[in-house]
Formats: sequence, structure tokens, C-alpha cells
Amino acid sequence: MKPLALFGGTFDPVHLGHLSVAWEAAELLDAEVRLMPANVPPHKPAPLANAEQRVAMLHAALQKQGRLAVDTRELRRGGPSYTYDTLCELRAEVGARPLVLLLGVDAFAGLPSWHRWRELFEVAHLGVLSRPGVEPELPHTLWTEIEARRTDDVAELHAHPAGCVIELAVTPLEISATRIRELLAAGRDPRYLLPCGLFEDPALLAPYRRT
Ligand SMILES: Nc1ncnc2c1ncn2[C@@H]1O[C@H](COP(=O)(O)OP(=O)(O)OP(=O)(O)O)[C@@H](O)[C@H]1O
Ligand SMILES: O=C(O)c1ccc[n+]([C@@H]2O[C@H](COP(=O)([O-])O)[C@@H](O)[C@H]2O)c1
Repeated sequence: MKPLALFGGTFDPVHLGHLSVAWEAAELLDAEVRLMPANVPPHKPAPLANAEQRVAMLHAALQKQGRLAVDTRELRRGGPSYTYDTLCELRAEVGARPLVLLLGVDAFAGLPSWHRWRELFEVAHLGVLSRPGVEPELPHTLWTEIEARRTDDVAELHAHPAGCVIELAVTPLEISATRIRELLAAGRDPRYLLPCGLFEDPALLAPYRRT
């Protein structure tokens, strides 16, 4: 069964790095991919753009394509966006359909600090996306947990609902939301780091510009 993959993030703002890796993950895994904005990201300062503004940017970014969608369940749930809770909610909806949690290798390295992190593997597979400029040393506890779960065979992810870890070598794009916020705050125009839909309405990038 075609997996459902969730790519969670703060998306403050969504940028071409997010879109490109999500798109390639959809191709590599032959999966339906949803971008899922966090309400309150558990390990980050509060975003500059509020939930409504971040969703508006995601919709503007995802125009004119049919492969990537937005899932706003964490915003509707409110409170801190613990991924384990989200995946359990999804598991109850999709039955035995394979679920894949997509995350960049920087986020993956921090997994042992996540809420109920070892139980994540019971509800989903993990798809770890390479990210340029980020080659973190994985903590020993994480290695131990993933050793027997690693695979490079996508068929394994289609055959089981959860439990595998696959590395996805995606095209490296050294783009971060931090850098984009810095550029916008400095009055610069990061035109080709962001999806063109974000420039269609000046209100979309207003949270990051100094007036
Ligand atoms: N250029 C990129 N290549 C690969 N993965 C990425 C890239 N940018 C973000 N990600 C991944 O996307 C997910 C959501 O990231 P997030 O929304 O925090 O963006 P960010 O650019 O890392 O933001 P910030 O700079 O504010 O920390 C994380 O799993 C992160 O590792
Ligand atoms: O569940 C957790 O404890 C947890 C801790 C840190 C991050 N996450 C999730 O990881 C995703 C990426 O987070 P971030 O901070 O890189 O935007 C986002 O969906 C967060 O909700 C989840």
C-alpha cells in the first residue's frame, strides 16, 4: 500500500529546501507526502509568523502541483506538537497503511530528546533526509535503537506499517528558514530561496520584514 509520509516542521517560513526534499522523498518512496506545520514546536523558540500566517505561506507555496499537500492537524490540536501523539492519531485513521515520518538529519540527531521517542518506531517508519552543512554525530542510544531497523529497500516500507529507518540522499540545498529570516530582516530579497507564491501577496512575508 502506498505510504503516507508526514514532513513536520515549523515552516517559519517554508522555503525551497523544504519543498525540494519533500518532493524528492515523494518520488523516492512512491508516497503521498504532507507538510505538517507544528503548532508549538517542542524544542524551538516561538515562530515569528503565527499558525494562520504559516499555513497561508504553505498554501501559497504549494499552488499548481498535486503531489504535496498540507496537514494542519497539529494546529487544530493546539498545545506542544509532540510527534508521537500526532502519529498515534494518524495511525488510528489509516489502519495498517504504512506511515513515514520524514525529517532532516539535524532533527534526527536530536531524536532521543523527543517525547516517547522509542515508541515512534511502533507507529511509523522514519525517512532521514540528508542536509548540506549538517553531518551531526548520532548519539549512541540512537544508533543502538536504529541498528536493526535500517534498510535501503523501499519495498520494506511498503510491506510493513512501521518500524524501518531509511536514509534518503536528496539533492543538497543549503537553505534554512533562519537565513531567510535574517535576509528579510536586513531588507534583502531572498527571491530564489523561496517559492514564487510567497511573493504574490506582500502580507505573506510581512512577519519577517522590519518596517
Ligand atoms: N535544506 C534542507 N534540507 C534538508 N532538510 C531540511 C532543509 N531545511 C529544513 N529541513 C528539515 O525540515 C524539517 C523542518 O525544518 P524547519 O521548518 O525547522 O526548517 P529550518 O530551515 O531548519 O528552520 P530554522 O532555520 O528556523 O531552524 C526538519 O526536519 C529539517 O531538518
Ligand atoms: O515530539 C517531540 O518531542 C518533538 C521534538 C522536537 C521536534 N519535533 C517535531 O519535529 C519537526 C521538526 O521540528 P523543527 O523544530 O525542526 O521545526 C516538527 O514537526 C516538530 O513538531 C517533535
